[in-house]
Amino acid sequence: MTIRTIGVPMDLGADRRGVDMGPSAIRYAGLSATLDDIDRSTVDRGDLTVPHAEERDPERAATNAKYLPEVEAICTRLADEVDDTLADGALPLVLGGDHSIAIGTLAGAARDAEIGAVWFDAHSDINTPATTPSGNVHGMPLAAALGLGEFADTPWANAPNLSEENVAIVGLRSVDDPERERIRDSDVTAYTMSDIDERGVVDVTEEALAVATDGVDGIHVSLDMDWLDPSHAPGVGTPVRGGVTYREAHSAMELVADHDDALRSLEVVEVNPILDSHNETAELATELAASALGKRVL
Ligand SMILES: NC(=[NH2+])NCCC[C@H](N)C(=O)O
Ligand SMILES: [Mn+2]
Ligand SMILES: [Mn+2]
Repeated sequence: MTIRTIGVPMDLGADRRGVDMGPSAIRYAGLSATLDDIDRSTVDRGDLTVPHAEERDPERAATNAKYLPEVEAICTRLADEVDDTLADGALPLVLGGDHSIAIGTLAGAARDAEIGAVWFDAHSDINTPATTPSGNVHGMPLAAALGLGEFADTPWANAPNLSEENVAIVGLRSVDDPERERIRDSDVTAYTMSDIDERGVVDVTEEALAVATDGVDGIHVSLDMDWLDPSHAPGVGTPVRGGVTYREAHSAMELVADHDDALRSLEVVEVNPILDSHNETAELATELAASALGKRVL
């Protein structure tokens, strides 16, 4: 199946500028050659146009959901792109940009199918404008997609055919208090780093994939590069110590590839080249995308 790359140079959902250069850094790291190597035909659709923060009214950055009108415009376009890509029989590979873009990817992937989602992340990204400590929308995409809290009133942000029962978050180690409560009150399945310590990444990821794929047409896999330990992925805006290792990340992505019949869309987000060292986080993002799409040693 053809892979269609969609770049979203978005940083309005995150506090730190620089994550808008993520798609470019990932391409520079050799994404298309790497995917060609594994016999996946790829088409690059280029980047969506994202306004610069400097062109916007600074007032928009002073709310409890910064630049939400811009996030809405971009995610609405991204949802259309993802939906068109799927309608053409291709697999969307979305390159971020900050994690707010998952609102668009999920909405597009869930437009014509029941979907599940596996969320590889240090954070649970399930805040709402009422609970966010930062106002950054990249901390809210799961709540938005699931229509939780204030997002119940913003249909553009919801993924119509995604239910909590089919959402699994893997690798948590930074959860805000209201997020903890929301996860407890929901049917979302969440695995912390302690679960990975105790059970191993293979067991946990297998279970997460089973949760996500149960009874649905396909799954979305969202890979936030801060899922990895900052020693392997220093180029992210919100690093948290104690993440998965290089090897663990590859094992998990190889398990995703084992479910290629279910994989409907893949997204790699939060690569921030200005915080990176010699593009190593973008290179790792490229490698991990390739593992998720079927690259093997032998
Ligand atoms: N996609 C991310 N990197 N999210 C980080 C979120 C951090 C924090 N929980 C917040 O809401 O601001
Ligand atoms: Mn994160
Ligand atoms: Mn995230």
